[in-house]
Amino acid sequence: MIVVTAAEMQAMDRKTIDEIGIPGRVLMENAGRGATRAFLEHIYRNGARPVGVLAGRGNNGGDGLVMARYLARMGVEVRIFLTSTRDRLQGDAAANDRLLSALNIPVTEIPDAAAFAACQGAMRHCGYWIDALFGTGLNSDVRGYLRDVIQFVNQLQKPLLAVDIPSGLHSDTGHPCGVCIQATVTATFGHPKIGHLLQPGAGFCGRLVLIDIGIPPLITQWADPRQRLITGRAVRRWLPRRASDSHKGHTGHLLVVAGAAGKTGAAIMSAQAALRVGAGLVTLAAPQSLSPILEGRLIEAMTWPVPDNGQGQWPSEAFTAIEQAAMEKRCIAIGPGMGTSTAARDLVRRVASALDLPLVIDADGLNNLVGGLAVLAGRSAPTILTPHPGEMARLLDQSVAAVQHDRMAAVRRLARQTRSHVILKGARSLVADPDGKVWINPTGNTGMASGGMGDVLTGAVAGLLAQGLQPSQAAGAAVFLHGLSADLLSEEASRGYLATEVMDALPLAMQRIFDNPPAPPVEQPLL
Ligand SMILES: NC(=O)C1=CN([C@@H]2O[C@H](COP(=O)(O)OP(=O)(O)OC[C@H]3O[C@@H](n4cnc5c(N)ncnc54)[C@H](O)[C@@H]3O)[C@@H](O)[C@H]2O)[C@H](O)CC1
Ligand SMILES: [K+]
Repeated sequence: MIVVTAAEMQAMDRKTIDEIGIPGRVLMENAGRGATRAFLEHIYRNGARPVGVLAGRGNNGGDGLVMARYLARMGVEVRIFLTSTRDRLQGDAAANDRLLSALNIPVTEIPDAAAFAACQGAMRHCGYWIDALFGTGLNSDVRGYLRDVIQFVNQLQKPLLAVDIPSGLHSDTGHPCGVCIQATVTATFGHPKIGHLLQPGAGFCGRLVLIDIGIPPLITQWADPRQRLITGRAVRRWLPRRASDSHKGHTGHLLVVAGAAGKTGAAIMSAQAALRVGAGLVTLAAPQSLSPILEGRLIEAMTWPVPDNGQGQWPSEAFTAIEQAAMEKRCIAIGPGMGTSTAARDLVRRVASALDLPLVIDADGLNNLVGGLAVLAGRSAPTILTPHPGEMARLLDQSVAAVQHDRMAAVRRLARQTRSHVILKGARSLVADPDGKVWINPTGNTGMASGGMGDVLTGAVAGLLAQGLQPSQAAGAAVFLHGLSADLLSEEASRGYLATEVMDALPLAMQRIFDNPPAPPVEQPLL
């Protein structure tokens, strides 16, 4: 599913109006009518109280004026509160205001704090709200009395439909610009925006409904938006089909290079998760003195002991052993639980620069690349990096807060800088390809914030890569399955489930995808 930035949406708007010839007035009428339908279906219950319409001075406000006209025509009592004087309205919004005048539908101007204060009684009397204050035109933090207006409407705690996007929410990052409307339902136009799908934006939107306002598909193709939402149907297309005569030799042999004393669990989970998503064979290479532990826990996966100093740490000359272990393998995963010793760091960098196999690098593998990302730029085989925000911050030499404030920018930057595919983990994980296209993952929940989840994801990514999926599909399908597996578990208990349980539920998540893929968090009513 296509996801857009505010600029991409506005460009499509302009092109539709200027080159296709669908007037902006028609787009606004379609937007207002579609949003009215969503309001009547999901918000409005009865005429006991009037409907408040909070309208700004731009086209978002114009959409709200169209809605007010439709509702009034149906006999619904509306109270329009315009945060501007009517004479300052322009274009399509002004045209719709003139229609309201012609129809004797009153508009209350609240262009300043005093006028707003004088209306608070009338605003309190409204039983439902339509938020048409700001849409994709919001371009800075909300300040002054408009901030108070948003907080006032929020504290009324009435059912509210946000027009296009909750006012105050940044369309491209999903963060509030100082303050943000809390919506029960959001009716958005054309395509979902990034801010609807990233956190905390998704939380401010409530139920997200997509309204078709008539933007032609050829305009969307022309705009070539750089974001997608990963959907269950897409993952179903990406997942490998099993030929009736397939055998483990067909489905790829993965080499996992992982583990060190005290962190054998990470190695075990990565290896087993790969098998859980269908990899044919998995070999785990780890320091030899860990073998009794690993072989005690691993049955289906094979081990490749690397002679060490008896302390369970990577030896300095481990590369030769790994080079041998990598023969006849389809791909390599390196990093989980391997530690950040000099030997481990050197090994990660040698593997990245010298082994021309698809490579998944996670956890300590990433930490061992801090300050040494240049080794990746020269690789010809695909590379998938799977940082959480802390690892991303170290790799980009940024603060975690900076990474989290604009996750799209961070994941794109690392992907472009290293010519790699990058998964930035966290609520609504992101997958970027080297050209800057980004997929947003909608699955997963807060119960995943516990040890080992990343190791399971690494195994899932590598296990799908070993089966021949393209890197972006292996990464996208793995994050979707990983989150879906956790969502299936959270139906029983919202927290306290273990990474190994998520790992063991991966086949169920795959089966769910094949049988009945979960619907995306964006409802698409017909016209
Ligand atoms: N294809 C579509 O998506 C269509 C969208 N429509 C609607 O148009 C808005 C975007 O309208 P726009 O006029 O560009 O801006 P807004 O109405 O979102 O903003 C109003 C106004 O506010 C000013 N402003 C911006 N930031 C601030 C701030 N921090 N404080 C105060 N004022 C601010 C800015 O100057 C804007 O002019 C889109 O969301 C849809 O709802 C069309 O109606 C139909 C097609
Ligand atoms: K809005």
